[in-house]
Amino acid sequence: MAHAIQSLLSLTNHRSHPKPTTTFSPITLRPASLSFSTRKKPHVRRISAIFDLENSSPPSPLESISIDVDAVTEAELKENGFRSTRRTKLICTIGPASCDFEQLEALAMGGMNVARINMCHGTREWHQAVIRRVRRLNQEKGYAVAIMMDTEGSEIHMGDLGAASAKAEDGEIWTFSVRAFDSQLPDHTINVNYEGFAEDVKVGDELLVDGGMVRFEVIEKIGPDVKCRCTDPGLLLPRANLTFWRGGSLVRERNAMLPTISSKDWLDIDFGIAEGVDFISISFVKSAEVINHLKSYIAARSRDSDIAVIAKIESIDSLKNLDEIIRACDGAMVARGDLGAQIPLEQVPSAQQKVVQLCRQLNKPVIVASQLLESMIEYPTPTRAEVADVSEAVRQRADALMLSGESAMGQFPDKALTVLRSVSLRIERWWREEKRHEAMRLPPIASSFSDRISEEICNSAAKMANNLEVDAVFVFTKDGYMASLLSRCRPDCPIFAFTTTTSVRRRLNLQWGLIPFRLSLTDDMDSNLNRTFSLLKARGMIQSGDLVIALSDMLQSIQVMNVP
Ligand SMILES: Nc1ncnc2c1ncn2[C@@H]1O[C@H](COP(=O)(O)OP(=O)(O)OP(=O)(O)O)[C@@H](O)[C@H]1O
Ligand SMILES: CC(=O)C(=O)O
Ligand SMILES: [K+]
Ligand SMILES: [Mg+2]
Repeated sequence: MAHAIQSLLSLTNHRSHPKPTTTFSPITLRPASLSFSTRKKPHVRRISAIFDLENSSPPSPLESISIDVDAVTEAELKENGFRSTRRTKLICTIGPASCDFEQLEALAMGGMNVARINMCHGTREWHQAVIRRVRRLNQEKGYAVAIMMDTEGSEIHMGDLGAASAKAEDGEIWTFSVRAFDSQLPDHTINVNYEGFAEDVKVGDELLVDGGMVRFEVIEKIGPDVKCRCTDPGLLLPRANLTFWRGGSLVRERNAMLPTISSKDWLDIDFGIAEGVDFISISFVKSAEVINHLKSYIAARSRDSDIAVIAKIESIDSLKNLDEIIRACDGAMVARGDLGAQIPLEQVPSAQQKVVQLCRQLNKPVIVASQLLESMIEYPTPTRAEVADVSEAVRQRADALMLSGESAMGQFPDKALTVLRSVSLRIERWWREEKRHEAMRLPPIASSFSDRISEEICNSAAKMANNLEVDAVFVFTKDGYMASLLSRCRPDCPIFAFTTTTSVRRRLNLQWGLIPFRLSLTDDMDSNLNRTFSLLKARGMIQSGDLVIALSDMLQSIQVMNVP
């Protein structure tokens, strides 16, 4: 132990001399009880030899192409170094304003980590074309944008309007109808997707479009048609969500009877599996059961079953069963749009904080979504309030922020993404400069002894990284688990995650602070490190003297060293 402490001290001293000498001796810590674990027994070797630059050959051309990293990250690292890399991940919903190859490329260049397609809108052919364009972008231009497919879910919503939008004015009478109109919709008429609608609503009910963006009062029922008077004017958008309220509370018996995954959703899910999307997010989740059901369906259908299931928290039921839902899913989304239509608006911020915290504790990535920069659908600059909202989500250390209409159909998709990026960077930096290490207690979560070891290693590594002010943590991870445990600790420095498979690498895109690389790994940690250093150095992404902590989930090892 005394030796270890001494080594640590000599390491910190090294930091003031950027170029370490070859006499530097790294420390390798090994959990004493590892032999009880199911993992392979580690071979602890001295690895100082690999720091001998004279002896290590320069990377061959073959080697230099054998590491995959996102082109944007690579450029950022080269230009600004480790500290400036963005930790908060960014998701853009793709729609008519962002679906061309050039538009997608602009978003990828602007830092989009995940492209979201919403099956509420557009045809499967349209979405397929988008997915393929993103894949081509990744292949041809070196991005690693992951794809998230969002199901429609079976809530009640309006049909298409035959126009991009329509304006409902105060006092106007509109007809909400369950009739199937063959030709054009009559004036001031809205189609409703739920057949029981006309039977379920009552005269006097309040009808909320999009959670209250526009309000109507039900004044008359005529067969399949429901006549309503507009009481709060506003813009009607195609397929906007509808809720109805009676005596001040939401009428939701009907919604509760609708399945979470509709027959159309199952077809969309088959489509998503066939296209190999990275994430499927499930709208209006009510319980853990549906998540488990979908996960076993995916496991049976998809060869490597590597599609992550994201639970959208946007209903009263999902809040009631929050704990079991978060435990069952692979990640969650605070879908504030619909959530704000189901609970009073003033309760949305505390619900957001609760979901973000719980996800962090249970080690599930969490996305904060909807209306982050709503005004940027129309205007090139955000409101101060929107910037404050984005800052709060970053401060809460959510894994990812999501654009909806701003990138799908707004006038300024790139500008909105730039705002998310710059606000994230600024708040993250402020947080580090002020040394605002939050006091969130992370309860133990591992279910096996082996996972317990990984967890302890990651907790310690994150703490060491902050105390020693290391430049980066490197984690060599087969399935991404150890990378996620590190991300959960939200260390000050970025986490370089090296994994063997492209799909794991894309999935890591959603997690806070992770910079995912694909690299073929061997069981020999020394040679992994050796190759990684030379590959990254050859590409100018790290420099001699950088202080790094390296972890491996193959060996369950932890090492502190300067890059040779
Ligand atoms: N593929 C698409 N085709 C056409 N318009 C789209 C598409 N995707 C999104 N949009 C537009 O962008 C808006 C915002 O997108 P968003 O994904 O938030 O949808 P939403 O209807 O609010 O549903 P959800 O609750 O699932 O988010 C939509 O209301 C729609 O007008
Ligand atoms: C994203 C989404 O589904 C919502 O906010 O309702
Ligand atoms: K949806
Ligand atoms: Mg929603």
